[in-house]
Amino acid sequence: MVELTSWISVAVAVIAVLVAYVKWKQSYWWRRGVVQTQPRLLLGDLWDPLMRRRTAGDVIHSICRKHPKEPFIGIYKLITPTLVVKDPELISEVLTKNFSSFANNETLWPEGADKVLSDNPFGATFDRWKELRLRLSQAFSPSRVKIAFGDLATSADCLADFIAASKPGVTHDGELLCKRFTAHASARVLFGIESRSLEVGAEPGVFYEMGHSIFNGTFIENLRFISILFFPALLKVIGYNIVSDSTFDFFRKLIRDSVDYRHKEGVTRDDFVQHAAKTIMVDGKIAEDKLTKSTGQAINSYVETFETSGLTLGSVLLQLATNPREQDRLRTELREKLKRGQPLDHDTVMTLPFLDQVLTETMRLFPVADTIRRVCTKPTTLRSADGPSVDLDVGTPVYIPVEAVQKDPAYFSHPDEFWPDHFGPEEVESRPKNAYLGFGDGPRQCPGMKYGSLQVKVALVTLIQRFEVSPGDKQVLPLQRDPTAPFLNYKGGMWLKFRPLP
Ligand code: HEM
Repeated sequence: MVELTSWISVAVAVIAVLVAYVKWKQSYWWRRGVVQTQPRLLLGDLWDPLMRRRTAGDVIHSICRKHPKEPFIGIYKLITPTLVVKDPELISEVLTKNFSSFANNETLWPEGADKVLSDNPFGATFDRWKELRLRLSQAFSPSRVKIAFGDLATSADCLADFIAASKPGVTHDGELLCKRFTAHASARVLFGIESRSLEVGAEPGVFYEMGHSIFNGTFIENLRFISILFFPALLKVIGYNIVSDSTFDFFRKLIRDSVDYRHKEGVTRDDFVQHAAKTIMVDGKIAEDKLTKSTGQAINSYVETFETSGLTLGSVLLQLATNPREQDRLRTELREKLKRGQPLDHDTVMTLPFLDQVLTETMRLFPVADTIRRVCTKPTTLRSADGPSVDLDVGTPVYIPVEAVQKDPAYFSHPDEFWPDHFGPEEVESRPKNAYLGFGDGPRQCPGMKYGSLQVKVALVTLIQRFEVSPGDKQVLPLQRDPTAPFLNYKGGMWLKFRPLP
């Protein structure tokens, strides 16, 4: 009996010490004079996003609303102190002006950790990032994007024909439909291949399946991906291979066959395969190690053009479906500015003002990345103009609360509504530049911004001229973000109906 009592006393003492330690860790910001949350013991502030009950953007938005006047707020990922920076001037400091002190994203895929993600600039540390970023920026340079226009316009026509051939009044799964389009467009633009993704009456096809499987795995795979985003250290413990061997082998064979064919037939075309051919052909033969590297890069490009652009297109269509007045305004702009029967061209599509407002407003209300997660890479001080300052140590995660800033009534007249006039000239001039971060900002700003926007805009111009779009019967309204999706998606999915216009 005495022994049991002493064991209980020891256990109580150990628990008391652990609780005291956790409390001390979770008072880090308070001890530095920074306004902080009241985190849950041990679980901190981001437990719900990790459990996929709420999105990180939503949780951080609630925290920011409680502290409207603070330029930054201390929060805790479990017990790790993390700084949320919400003052646009300081956001500019983190993303652009003092980039060298915040050069890395929080989630790093060290070289070799994953045969695909390790070659994506997103997860690379500074030196490798520079090299990978340059390569990707060249592949998606403004001139390459212009060349891609013809392929994108053809794919958009195929999408419209695919919808026109469906049963009248049928409800489409918007995510599937838009990703069928981006699979079709990416196969043409990146590999010069005519895929079957938009073939009427056929399954979405292998290109779609390959792209979709990457970020839409089983519950456990998605949980693993989200866990690593929040707790990158887990990568070392649980490992991660974003694509299965069969997906990797599919793309590897595709590149091998295409390069082989072009080499033998003397075919040239300014696309990814041509670019790959230059690096993997050594003395007239394919070098296997270089082919593996090229395959990783090809998959990265494919994923980015397929996933993010597909979801963004679905998201804009859903906003237009639920806001018929704005849909009519867009159609009026298209009728006024585009000459009937004349083929589209790159410059016209990219300079339609209301189309741009509609895309930007959708990405304000439902950003693909609701939080940008950098990490402090050099000891530095963040100083707000007439408020507090904070010294940051290397390794401290620094979060930019994209959703909270983009829904701040101080910068947007109708923060929770779809209101494209937020991006009309008057409102744009009256707010700081960094109050909108749909593609991020600074040296790590999205390198596919031009390509992604063009891809979405070409499809919108084509569809809105030919169809009236409305929400499908299954659509969950009001629209809410789905916390279980690795990127952007809506609770219950995206459901769309199209009525052909005369
Ligand atoms: C409409 C479609 C797209 C959206 C909404 C989008 C959005 C974003 C956002 C918000 C970021 C974070 C930027 C930051 O941290 O400051 C990002 C980064 C990135 N995006 Fe995109 N993106 C899109 C399309 C693309 C495409 C087509 C590519 C292909 C080139 C691409 C490649 C990347 C890469 C590699 C990064 C990481 C950049 C770095 O860390 O240096 N994205 N994107």
